[in-house]
Amino acid sequence: MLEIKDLSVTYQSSDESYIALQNINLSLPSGGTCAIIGPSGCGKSTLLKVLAGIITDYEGTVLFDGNPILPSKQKIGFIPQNYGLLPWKNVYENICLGVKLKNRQLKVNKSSVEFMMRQLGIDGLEKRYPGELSGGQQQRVSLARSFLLKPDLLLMDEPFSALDAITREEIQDVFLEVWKRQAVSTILVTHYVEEAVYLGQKIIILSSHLGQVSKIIDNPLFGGKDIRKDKGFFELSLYLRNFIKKDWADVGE
Ligand SMILES: Nc1ncnc2c1ncn2[C@@H]1O[C@H](COP(=O)(O)OP(=O)(O)OP(=O)(O)O)[C@@H](O)[C@H]1O
Repeated sequence: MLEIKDLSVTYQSSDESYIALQNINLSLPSGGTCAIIGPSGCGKSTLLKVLAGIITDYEGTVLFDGNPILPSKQKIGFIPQNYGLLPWKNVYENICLGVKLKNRQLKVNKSSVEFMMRQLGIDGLEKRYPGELSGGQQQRVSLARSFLLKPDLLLMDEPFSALDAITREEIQDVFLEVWKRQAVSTILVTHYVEEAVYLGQKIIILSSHLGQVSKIIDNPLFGGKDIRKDKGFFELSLYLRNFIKKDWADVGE
């Protein structure tokens, strides 16, 4: 269980301070997914950086299974917007990188890598370099690297936003298939309402006002079969879009 209590982050510069997150309270059961939607600059990346252990100077508590969140204690997978692949390493080496960074002594099991590559549909590409892959293929490599690590917590910062609509839907399906097998606690930031409804067991809408939570929804459609074709999918997406339009426009009134 991930528990965030009264989390506030203030950035300090020489002559001013800026509150990026204020009194955020969230809880996510282990093995769940949570999609976060928020306007630009509302603090989404700041929240992921706290969870990844990159920002440690914050107020409040962040506990994972009752312990303070620390990259040295938990395995945290992080997929940044640009996939985070090293251009000078081939696909196979990039996939092994997460495990290697966590434990330099550990020998990566070749058959596990091959299994993961098959699951993600990138078998046969092991010798290629990131520059020789499509965006969708790079995203699959990045997912393979994170899932191979078997993380306690997977963080994804707008992971599919650079992909065209069809590829994005394909990769969302691939993600869900692998996720179902591992049931990794996952938090993803997205700008797409439909992506949040498709991938988020919980959907969190952040306000543009001082990095606060505007709404938390337990998504009744999550995990259903073919939910994109469901009337409820369309209705929930429309409801969220209308809520966001009003909520984000209300700031400053
Ligand atoms: N190092 C920093 N020093 C000062 N202010 C910062 C720093 N990093 C971020 N901020 C400010 O904190 C706020 C939240 O930033 P953050 O990157 O978390 O937003 P975001 O919701 O991820 O935005 P986007 O959707 O545009 O990526 C922004 O107003 C940003 O300008």
